[in-house]
Amino acid sequence: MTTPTEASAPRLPGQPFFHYRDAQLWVEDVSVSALARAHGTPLFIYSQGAMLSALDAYRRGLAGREALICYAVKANSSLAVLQTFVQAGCGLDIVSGGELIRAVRAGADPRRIIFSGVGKSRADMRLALELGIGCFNVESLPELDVLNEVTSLLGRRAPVSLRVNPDVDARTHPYISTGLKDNKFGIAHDQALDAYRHAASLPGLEVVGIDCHIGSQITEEAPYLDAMDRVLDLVAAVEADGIALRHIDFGGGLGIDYQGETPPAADALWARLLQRLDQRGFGDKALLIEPGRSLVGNAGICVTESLYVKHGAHKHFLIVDAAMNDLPRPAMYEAYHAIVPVELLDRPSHVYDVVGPVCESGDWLGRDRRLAVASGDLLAVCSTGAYCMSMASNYNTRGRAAEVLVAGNQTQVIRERETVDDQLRLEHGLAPALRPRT
Ligand SMILES: Cc1ncc(COP(=O)(O)O)c(C=O)c1O
Ligand SMILES: N[C@@H](CCCC[NH3+])C(=O)O
Repeated sequence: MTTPTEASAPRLPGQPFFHYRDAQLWVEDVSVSALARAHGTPLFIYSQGAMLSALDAYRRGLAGREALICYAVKANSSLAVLQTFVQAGCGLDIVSGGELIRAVRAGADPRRIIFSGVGKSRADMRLALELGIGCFNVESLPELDVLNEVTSLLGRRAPVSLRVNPDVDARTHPYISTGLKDNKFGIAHDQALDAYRHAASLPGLEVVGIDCHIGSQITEEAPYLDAMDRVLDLVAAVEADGIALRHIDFGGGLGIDYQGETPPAADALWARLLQRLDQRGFGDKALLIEPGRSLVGNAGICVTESLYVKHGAHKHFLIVDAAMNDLPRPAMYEAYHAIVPVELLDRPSHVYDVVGPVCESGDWLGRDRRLAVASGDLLAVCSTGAYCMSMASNYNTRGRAAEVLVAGNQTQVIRERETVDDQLRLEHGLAPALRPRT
């Protein structure tokens, strides 16, 4: 059997951290098949180098400014991933009490954590206040009142920023667009000034900033510039009303290359946005941003073994051991992830629907993919560092995958494979009184 060379290698997002060497896929200086043999599949493998390189692009773009990059925990919440960003100097953006506890366990300074989200509970607010959180991004008038109540019970003041909804089309998938007036997020642009007046009148709140986040997987510069203009209009109006704003938070949302998309690089985007900020006279404001996907999305792959090659009457199916519970994005958003062989082998190629073992027709990972594979071969599902493991479930009582982090030639298991016992740990069998009589 001949072995094709890199010349015939498929397109691979995440280069140069993921690359072919001698017709084998490598993550930094570690062979993917060696990791899969050691830890089994499905297996998420992350490149720490890719994460830090993505972070550097933001740092270059924001150099010389008072700016805090708050990594959006929801994109990939693994402790070791959070620690990577925290130890590199980032703050964190969280949306729940659970994420707050994770963030603190990862060693984040609570003052560098911002709390976003439309539905913060009183308990989550209390915990965040007790820990001394940096800022609450408040998303509605009733939330302002509840936060004020919670602060008065604790005898503290809460630093708040209002998340405004600028009604800008991020031109992304409708499920991940958040800045349109029909979306549940943020305070409508034309209600924002009144909301600021109300916030400033509440004794338990200290107004410190303004926030917006218009959506995710944004691949153009224009929606950011539009949102910035709309937010700066509000900053001017709020400050003219006598309410000072120390910072502007521009959210996250920058897209990545899944299928040949060409989003602006973070440094180029920020050079443009800062230019606009300066032109409009707000260059002295402190900045916060909340990137998630663009820091981790192309820093991860999910390695899966092909179980069966099934030649159906009308279609070829490749049944693999990863599924929608591990990789929910195709089922949820019809999202595309490149799927590539871990070893470039000379096999007959077919056009396959790549599907998982879960009992749902929606359990597909890729459609109409030409692949040269046989059962037992390993495949890598690319661009799976963001919104995959953090959205994984136990559907069909499937344990969540293991995760490995690679840095150069060093590797570490950062999450063990979940067992059935792990899943059953919180369940209780039927008590005698509830057992049906036969
Ligand atoms: C409030 C908020 N901040 C930040 C993010 C991170 O977005 P992304 O991963 O697209 O950068 C999200 C998710 O879209 C979000 O809802
Ligand atoms: N889960 C979405 C992104 C949601 C962003 C959260 N506001 C995705 O996988 O693309």
